[in-house]
Amino acid sequence: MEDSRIALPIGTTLDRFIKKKQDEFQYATGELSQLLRDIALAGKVVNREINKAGLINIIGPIGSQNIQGEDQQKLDVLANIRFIRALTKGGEACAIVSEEDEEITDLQNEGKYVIAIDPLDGSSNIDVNVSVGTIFSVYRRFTPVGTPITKEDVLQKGQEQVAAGYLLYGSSTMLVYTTGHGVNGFTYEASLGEYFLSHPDMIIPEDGKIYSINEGGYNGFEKPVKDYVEYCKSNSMSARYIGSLVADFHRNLLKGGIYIYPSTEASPAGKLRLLYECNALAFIVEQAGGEASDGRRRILEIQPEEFHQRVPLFIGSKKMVEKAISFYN
Ligand SMILES: O=P(O)(O)OC[C@H]1O[C@](O)(COP(=O)(O)O)[C@@H](O)[C@@H]1O
Ligand SMILES: [Mg+2]
Ligand SMILES: [Mg+2]
Repeated sequence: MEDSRIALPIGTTLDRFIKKKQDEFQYATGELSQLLRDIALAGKVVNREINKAGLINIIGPIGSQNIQGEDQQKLDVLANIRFIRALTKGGEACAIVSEEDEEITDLQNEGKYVIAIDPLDGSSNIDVNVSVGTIFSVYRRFTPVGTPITKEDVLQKGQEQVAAGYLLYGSSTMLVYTTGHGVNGFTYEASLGEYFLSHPDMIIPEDGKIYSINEGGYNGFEKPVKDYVEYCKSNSMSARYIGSLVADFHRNLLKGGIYIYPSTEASPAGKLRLLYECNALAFIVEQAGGEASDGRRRILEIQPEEFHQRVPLFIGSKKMVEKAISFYN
């Protein structure tokens, strides 16, 4: 498949951009394009709800826990409902694995795409008006369309993704995604109800001066991670930690930097989930020229075993990730 990457001007609407990119690929059927539109639409609805969360009583816990044993926030559940509804109505997705649902949602339709989604990332920041996000990965199903979804359809290596992206609900709302032909960012203009191309062909700086890790867990870090944190300090780097993966990742994508959620005593496998957090951001960062590792393996080559499997994450500027994981040698 030829990759032409014709640059479209800033201000191009998402719809026009998707259409244009689809036309560039002879074999494109439009289904993936429609799926991206469905996700963008659900993002608009969730964005509107986040903006008035404090007024419509959707902040705070809902009183139940998800499969990870985390207290579900009302917005976790609401965002989950919104994305599942948009994907169900759209008909391009055949199955969804979500952070908020223990099992796969098999949509039993003719769709050919499997979605892994973190409907609301940065839940601990919802109530305090700090940026949060949504993270998604798209795979083609293995098994024939119309047959029951299998675990294998969902437990695919990150390198099999056909698309991945995130929504960032921050000082402005953005959609950033890749289909394996570069990374593009769109800013949402709520008064027009449209996403506009604002960050074409995003490239992460090869090196940076920002390290992002929750140092509160320092005592439980492995020695290589402690050594890297000391290395950052002795090289007068800046510490930045928002506590919303999408927001910390996005900053580093623009400015250069590294985000680390290591293995800790509390969570020996780390905290972040391979299927709907790490794989998507690893695909994006590699498409933007960066790197993503669990300290020893390339994230995109890890074979998932479980839907909600956790892995340590080292992600960001190429030179910084290489330096960080070199402490494991
Ligand atoms: O509070 P900690 O342990 O530093 O964890 C913060 C990390 O956990 C997360 O909130 C996990 O994601 P969810 O909010 O989707 O569960 C990340 O966004 C964030 O980077
Ligand atoms: Mg998350
Ligand atoms: Mg979440």
